[in-house]
Amino acid sequence: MWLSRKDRLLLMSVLAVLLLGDIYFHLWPVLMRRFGRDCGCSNTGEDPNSRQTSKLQHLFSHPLYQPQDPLNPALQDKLLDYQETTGRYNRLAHLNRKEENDDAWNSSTHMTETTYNLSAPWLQFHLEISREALYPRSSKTVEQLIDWMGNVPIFKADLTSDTKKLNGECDCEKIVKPSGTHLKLVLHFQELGKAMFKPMRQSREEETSEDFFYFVDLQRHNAEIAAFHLDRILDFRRVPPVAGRLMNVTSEILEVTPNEELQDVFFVSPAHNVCFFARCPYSCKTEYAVCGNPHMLEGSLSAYLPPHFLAFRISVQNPWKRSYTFTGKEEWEVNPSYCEQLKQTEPYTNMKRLLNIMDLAIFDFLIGNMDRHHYDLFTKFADDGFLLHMDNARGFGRHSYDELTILAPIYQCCLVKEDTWLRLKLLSTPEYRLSDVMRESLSRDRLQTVLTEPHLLALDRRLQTVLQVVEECVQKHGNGSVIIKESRRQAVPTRVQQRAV
Ligand SMILES: Nc1ncnc2c1ncn2[C@@H]1O[C@H](COP(=O)(O)OP(=O)(O)OP(=O)(O)O)[C@@H](O)[C@H]1O
Ligand SMILES: [Mn+2]
Repeated sequence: MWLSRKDRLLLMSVLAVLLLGDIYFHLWPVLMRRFGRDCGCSNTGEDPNSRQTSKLQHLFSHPLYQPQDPLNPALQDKLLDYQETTGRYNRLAHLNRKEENDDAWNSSTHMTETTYNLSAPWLQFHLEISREALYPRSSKTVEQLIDWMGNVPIFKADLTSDTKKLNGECDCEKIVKPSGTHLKLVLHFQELGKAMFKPMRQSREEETSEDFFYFVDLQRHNAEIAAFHLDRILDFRRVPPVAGRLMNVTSEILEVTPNEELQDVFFVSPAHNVCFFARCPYSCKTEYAVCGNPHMLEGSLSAYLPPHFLAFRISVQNPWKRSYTFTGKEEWEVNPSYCEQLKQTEPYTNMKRLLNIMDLAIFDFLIGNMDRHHYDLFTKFADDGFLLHMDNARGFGRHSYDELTILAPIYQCCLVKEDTWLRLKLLSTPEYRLSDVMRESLSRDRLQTVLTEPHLLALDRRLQTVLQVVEECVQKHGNGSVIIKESRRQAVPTRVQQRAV
């Protein structure tokens, strides 16, 4: 049966409309998505769809997070000298290879050679550290380093130097204070890189008991991971990159440690799981051990900072540290003019240092960390540098409770950096909501659900409290003397001096 010319035309038109519809509704969105992803271009906020898909990219392309001027003197002032660093690492790799060859000769065991290459992510990370922060805003290294640590073969596992010191094996008096009461290990990768490993001790859903003192609280691997992401979102960039990883404790720790002391703390539980515990002055019994299932166990890997022989760090007591006793009180808890006195005491006469302490207090309040007894800094930069926000494993213990006294530096001194203040306000808006950008940032980690929803939502609630506390300060003292534009080597005026102006 032949169609009339008119029917043929009608049929063609219907087919053309169907084809166009298919292109428009199916093919076009696929192409848009494909090109949007492949071009690597950042969201500038023009495409509302991509804005919905990545709030984090949207945040990082906000003017407050714009790529910095590479000529900025703080960025140019690097922690390490390229020639000296690569020279020292070359010699170290050479020495390690020699040792490995000797071992292999003596024991005829198979050893992999220490390799060393200039593009290794851990080395790039070290070389990018500047007076401004641990990594530049636009750095690609951090993502690469996290990816690498989550995957790279583990060449050797060992106790950390502070744990060895406790056991009298290492003379590290000037380098680390005695600690090591927790299960933590140093993992060595083939390319000379190192990470500090903290195993999972507590399930994500478990909240720390109200009766626990902060100093006997467990360390949480997910808190280490989440704290790194939060620090980057706040644009502090003072936490060394941390990756989550599912580890095989048998093949990736027990079988690659030459340390007999570490081998000795491994055992197989009645449920046939491989477990290990920490040798330390207290809590070293097997009931405090961590166990694989039967071999696999989650943990956090924190990239090591450059060694002390390349960049010396000092550990400074936190002026708002807590008393590590059941009943003791520190001066900041009883003296209402504590901050005014501190402002006249070195090194807090320098505004930059004091403002850095304010940032640290905000960070600790958001994560709920009461265990900030010390902070570290690179001696090369001293007061012009930043404070390192290391050891965050006691954060994220309780989502249903906010410890207001962690904000004591803020409500006692009534100071905050202008940049920090602007970012906090931005993160409190629905468009850039802190819990949303955190959820997205954490979804990039290898481990799933690093933080449960109640912990993410607690961040939004705590952020509101920080804003409220600062606003109360502004009402009391005025905007100009609370929200401070940062500059180098600025003296801190006391409130009396301010009133005299
Ligand atoms: N990423 C890192 N790079 C270099 N050194 C690190 C790193 N992380 C931790 N350290 C060093 O190891 C020490 C102990 O680490 P951490 O504080 O995380 O463990 P801890 O068991 O909680 O110790 P403490 O009881 O002293 O708080 C730190 O004081 C720091 O000097
Ligand atoms: Mn600690």
